[in-house]
Amino acid sequence: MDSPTPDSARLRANLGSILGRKVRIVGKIRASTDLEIDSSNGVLAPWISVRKSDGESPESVTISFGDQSTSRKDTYRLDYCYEQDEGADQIFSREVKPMISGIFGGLNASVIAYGARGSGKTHTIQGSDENPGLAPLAMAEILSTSEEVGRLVTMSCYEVYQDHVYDLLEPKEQEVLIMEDAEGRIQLKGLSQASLTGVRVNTIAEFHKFYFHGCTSRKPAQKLTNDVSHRSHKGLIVHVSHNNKDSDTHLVGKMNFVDLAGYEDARRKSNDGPHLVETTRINKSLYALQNVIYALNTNEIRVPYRESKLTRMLQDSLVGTNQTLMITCLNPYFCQDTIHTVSLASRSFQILNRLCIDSTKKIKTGARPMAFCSPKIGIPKTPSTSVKKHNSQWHAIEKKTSGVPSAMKGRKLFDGAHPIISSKQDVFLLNEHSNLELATGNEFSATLTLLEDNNTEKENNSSLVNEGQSPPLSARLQELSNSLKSLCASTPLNIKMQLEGGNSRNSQVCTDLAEPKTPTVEHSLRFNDNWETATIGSPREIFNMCSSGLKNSLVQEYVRFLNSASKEELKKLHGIGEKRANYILELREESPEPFKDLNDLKDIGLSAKQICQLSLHLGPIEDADAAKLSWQNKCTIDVNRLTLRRNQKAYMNFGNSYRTSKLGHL
Ligand SMILES: Nc1ncnc2c1ncn2[C@@H]1O[C@H](COP(=O)(O)OP(=O)(O)OP(=O)(O)O)[C@@H](O)[C@H]1O
Repeated sequence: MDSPTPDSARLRANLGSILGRKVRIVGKIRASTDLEIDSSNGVLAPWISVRKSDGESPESVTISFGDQSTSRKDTYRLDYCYEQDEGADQIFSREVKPMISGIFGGLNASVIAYGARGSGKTHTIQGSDENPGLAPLAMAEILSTSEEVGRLVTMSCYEVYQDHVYDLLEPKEQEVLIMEDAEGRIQLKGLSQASLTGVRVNTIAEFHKFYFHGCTSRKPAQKLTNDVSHRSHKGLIVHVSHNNKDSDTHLVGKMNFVDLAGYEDARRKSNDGPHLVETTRINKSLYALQNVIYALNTNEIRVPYRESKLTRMLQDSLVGTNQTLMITCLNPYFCQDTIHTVSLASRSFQILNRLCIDSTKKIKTGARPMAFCSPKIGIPKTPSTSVKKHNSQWHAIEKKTSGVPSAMKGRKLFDGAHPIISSKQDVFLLNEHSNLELATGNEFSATLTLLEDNNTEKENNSSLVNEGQSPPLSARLQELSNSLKSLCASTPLNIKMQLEGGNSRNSQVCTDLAEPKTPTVEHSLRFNDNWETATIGSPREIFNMCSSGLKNSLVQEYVRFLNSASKEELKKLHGIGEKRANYILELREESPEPFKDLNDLKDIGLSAKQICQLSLHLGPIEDADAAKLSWQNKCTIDVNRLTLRRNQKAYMNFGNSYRTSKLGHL
């Protein structure tokens, strides 16, 4: 994989916020440990493959896992993925360093390490003496910049254990209280140095002393519970502030580093008793964080910060234009939990792509823009009811999807919400259709077009899963199809179902759609005896359709007039004098209907130009008005307008009664 330059990384880092996605999501494959290398006997089969995404999002990468239990190969998309041989220094220079200037410019930043247990989160954030992690590297940079510009740097360390926050620098039994001031800033009462007067960090050595001591010492919560296992989220806050402590605007910016507790499937047998409670609470807070990231990336109006203490603490760093980087750490060898964490991370990444794809597809297909699902349905809510339930929900998604897991939820067939589509491959082009044509006599026809998947890259399509209560789309489509058929059979109006023949793909309602696209109902109107079917779309299309319908009607009226009018009536027409009128009568003697269309007028000596002018007179209404139609043509237009209105009215009446009587129960 090509290494991007720092500049391009900065560009990429800003790309999300420019296009609406606030949290950048990258992966990091942990390097193999000595133990793993030794136990592998030199055979280390790569389990994760990373390839650059193409198409609409060339900056992103696609991750796939060599699933050992099945031949299935799921793919997940992230902004980028750092491989095993890429260390914290590379992540720092490409991702974190560009964020630091923002802190001195008044922004907050957050770097969050997320992943399964043992996936290298602590190593990435904290590192070791030989290989410093992102936090020490950032601190060195912050210290050197603050020296140049004269800023004060302070730090705080905390842990979140079972949704309780404890200070790590000055361990005490009291919890840290999370409060919000009038300006929306989060105040952490009881957290040492959080209120800008804290531990002054002058040197990186001092930082190491505080940080490593804070992160490795016996935790207050651990002392309280006497719990040996003790898995918790650990956070570091680096505050950059003005030297002038009297100033109200003392704080300039802050940077958060969060080493999340590892995700672990709570259903694992080893999880019993207190471990199950611990795992459950950890997973609950991880889901809460994912909900927040998802909501941020989807620009949801309500971001569920209050679902966990951690998200509440980070609230003022995640909002607005603040910068957030989520590093999804990946176990380099088979680990089901890693797949799960990547699938969750990837879901929040997909949002931007959905947005972009949807807007382009809108142009191509005329489909309505997608409305994004609420994360409360797309992403599991806080697993307050049961983590097991959430897990099974998610595993179910993994089983059902053949590609990128997507935000999915059950929808009513005709509701306003649109499905979320997880990637370009998952976008359904909506041009194949099955037509159910209903005709009532010769009054009108209504075409219900059900759109089906026309994806050219079908192997990558996700089967979007209906997680809600409503039945799957295929069932609803089938139901609709059956209802229309029964309507067809039972209607007293002699409505007949007409399935378009010829193309077998068109001849049936597609019931195996992977994911719903709200079916579009296309209406067809017919005008006068020479039925012409046109599709109604935008107001402009409706107008054009009406105009073209009128034009054809006028042409037909004109030729019918030529075929039947008396000599005197013919002579009143523009361009027809005594000679032409006689000639028309002669032609009519030879054939009762000598004129079928405008081209036949050549037979009576009208030049192409004259016919063209005539057709202009018979053109769309504005053309006709502009050309000051002759009295006869105006009369004809009036007649046709009346016909059009009558047809439209009949159509509306039918539509209303049809909807009320037959579609209501759908
Ligand atoms: N880049 C690396 N190079 C070598 N060893 C690594 C690297 N990253 C992680 N390790 C080793 O992998 C093991 C797990 O790493 P780490 O503790 O960082 O994982 P974690 O995700 O924080 O685990 P947990 O979820 O239990 O907190 C450790 O022994 C660590 O030393």
